[in-house]
Amino acid sequence: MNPTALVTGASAGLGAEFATQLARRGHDLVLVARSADRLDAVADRLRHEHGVEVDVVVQNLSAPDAADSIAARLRGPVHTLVNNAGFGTAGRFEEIPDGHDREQLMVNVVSLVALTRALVPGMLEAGSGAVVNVGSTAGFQPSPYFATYSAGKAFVLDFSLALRREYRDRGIKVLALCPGPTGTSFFERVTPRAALGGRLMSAETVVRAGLDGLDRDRAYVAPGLRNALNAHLVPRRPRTLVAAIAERVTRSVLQA
Ligand SMILES: NC(=O)C1=CN([C@@H]2O[C@H](COP(=O)(O)OP(=O)(O)OC[C@H]3O[C@@H](n4cnc5c(N)ncnc54)[C@H](OP(=O)(O)O)[C@@H]3O)[C@@H](O)[C@H]2O)C=CC1
Ligand SMILES: CC(=O)[C@H](N)C(=O)O
Repeated sequence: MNPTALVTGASAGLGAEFATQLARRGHDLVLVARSADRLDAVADRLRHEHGVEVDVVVQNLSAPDAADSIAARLRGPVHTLVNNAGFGTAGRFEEIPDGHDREQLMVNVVSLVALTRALVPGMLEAGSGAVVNVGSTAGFQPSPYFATYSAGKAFVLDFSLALRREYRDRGIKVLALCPGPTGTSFFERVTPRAALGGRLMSAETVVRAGLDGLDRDRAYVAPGLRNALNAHLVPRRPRTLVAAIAERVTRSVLQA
């Protein structure tokens, strides 16, 4: 029997790429997102190209009971959980509609925790498992004009590092994947619309770096030399200075 991987946000971008690379490694899949048609297209392609079993679970992860609802629809144990679904909210804090920030935090943070809580007991019972949480380089420092998004990603990083220590001797690997700007539909979906300059990495490269990191049992991976350097250096600088520099970098969001 193949191990099963559950990937959230598998209808597009990094999630669809995670599903593809995990199928190539021989995982059966459970694909989660809201867009049934896109999930079905990914599922059909992976069944055809890799001969793996793929279940589709259509679920809005901003719903308070999302994790329980997903767990109730699983047909078997999950070996690898990829908490990838997410989106950004950008702009001056008081101008972002309250509901947008709440929805974002429900998807990026609350559902990630709840789904991990729902699936870890099965991994402990099986004696092995893996959790990949998709954070962001935005989580290494406060990011003005992405205030709740970056704070949520800081949570994802710290949560992952803490769980890694709890489970390292109990058969479960935990990795935080912290990409920099990547070529997906992310920047088209940021609400209100925003854009950051700079080169974009490919989803394929980012996911490969993440799965390599998981193989090596790394605590976190920031793919690309510049992102890795930032991840290493930022915590060594005064936090207020880091916030001031980040404000200059992200100010362009207000003009977007
Ligand atoms: N692209 C980038 O530059 C970076 C992205 N990231 C992170 O990577 C992760 C994936 O984003 P990325 O692939 O780039 O973006 P995309 O916009 O391409 O994909 C986002 C995925 O999340 C799903 N999603 C969004 N909202 C919900 C929701 N309410 N319920 C269920 N699923 C949802 C979408 O599916 P659907 O709409 O069908 O529900 C889609 O599958 C996110 O956590 C993001 O923060 C981190 C750093 C950089
Ligand atoms: C959107 C992201 O999370 C990315 N790391 C960025 O800062 O642009």
